[in-house]
Amino acid sequence: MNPAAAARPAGTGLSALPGLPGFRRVLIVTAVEPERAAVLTGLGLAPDDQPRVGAVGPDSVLVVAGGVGPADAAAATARVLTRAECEGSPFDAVLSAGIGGAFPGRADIGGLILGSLSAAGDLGAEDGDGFIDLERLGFGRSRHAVDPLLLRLLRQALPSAAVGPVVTVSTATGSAARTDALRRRVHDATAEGMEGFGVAVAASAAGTPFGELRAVSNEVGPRDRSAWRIPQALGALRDAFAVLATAS
Ligand SMILES: O=C(O)c1cccc(C(=O)CC[C@H]2O[C@@H](n3cnc4c(=O)[nH]cnc43)[C@H](O)[C@@H]2O)c1
Repeated sequence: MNPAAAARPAGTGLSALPGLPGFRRVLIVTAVEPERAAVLTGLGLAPDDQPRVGAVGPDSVLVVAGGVGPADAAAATARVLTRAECEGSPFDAVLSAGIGGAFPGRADIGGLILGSLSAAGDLGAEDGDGFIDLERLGFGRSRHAVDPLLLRLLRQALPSAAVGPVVTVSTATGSAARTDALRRRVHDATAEGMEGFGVAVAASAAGTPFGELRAVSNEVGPRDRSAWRIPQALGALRDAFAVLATAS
C-alpha cells in the first residue's frame, strides 16, 4: 500500500492534493481507464471509489477517463467543469495526465514530462511542404498556456521530470519526417500526446488553471510498436500521483 492510501480510510475520497497546495478541487483527465486506474492507485483510491465521467462527486480530487484524442478530451473536460460549476463547487485546477511520447533526447522511457505549454501540432493548414497554424491563418489559437503556479508546484514535487511544450496531435507521429516537422512547428517540443490541447481548451473556456503531466511510453519517431513500454509508463504515472498525494 502506498503512503497516500495508508493515511486515509478506504472509500473516503481525498480532501486535497498535498503536492498542489492552494488548488482545493482538482480535476484530473486521462484518456483511457488504465491511465485513470494508475492515477487513482497512486492517490490511494480504488477506481470504483469515484464517479466516472458524467457525474461529479463531492471529492476534492476527481479522476475521469475522457477518451482518446483532443475532441473527446475537450468534451469530457467541459462537461465535468460545467457540471461542477452548476452544482456550486467549481474545480480550481485541471490536469491532463497520461502516457505520451518523448521527442528524441528530451526524456527517457519511463520518465515524466511536465508541460510548459500546450500546442496543437496539426491544427492549421498545409501549404505545399509548409504548415500554417491557426494564429497565422487568423482564426483561432493553437497554443494554450500552462498555469505558472501549477507548473511550479508540479516541478517542486517532481523535480526529476523534464519540462517543455507538449504537442497534441490527432494522429500519433510514426515517421522521422513528421517528427522533424513538429519540431519545426513547436520550438523545444518535448512530449507528444493526443489529449492535452483539448483539456486546455475546455479549461481555458471555464477560466480554470491548466497543467499537463505525461509519463513516457515511447519515443516520438518512426513507428515501432514493439518499443512501446506502456506498463512502465503507467507505473511512472502511478508513482507521480503517489508523490503528489503525499508531498508537502
Ligand atoms: O499503435 C500505434 O501506432 C498507436 C498509435 C497511436 C496511439 C496508440 C496508443 O496505443 C495509445 C494512444 C494514447 O497514448 C498517448 N500516447 C502515447 N504515446 C504517444 C505518442 O507518441 N504520440 C501520441 N500519443 C501518444 C495518447 O495521448 C493516447 O491517449 C498506438
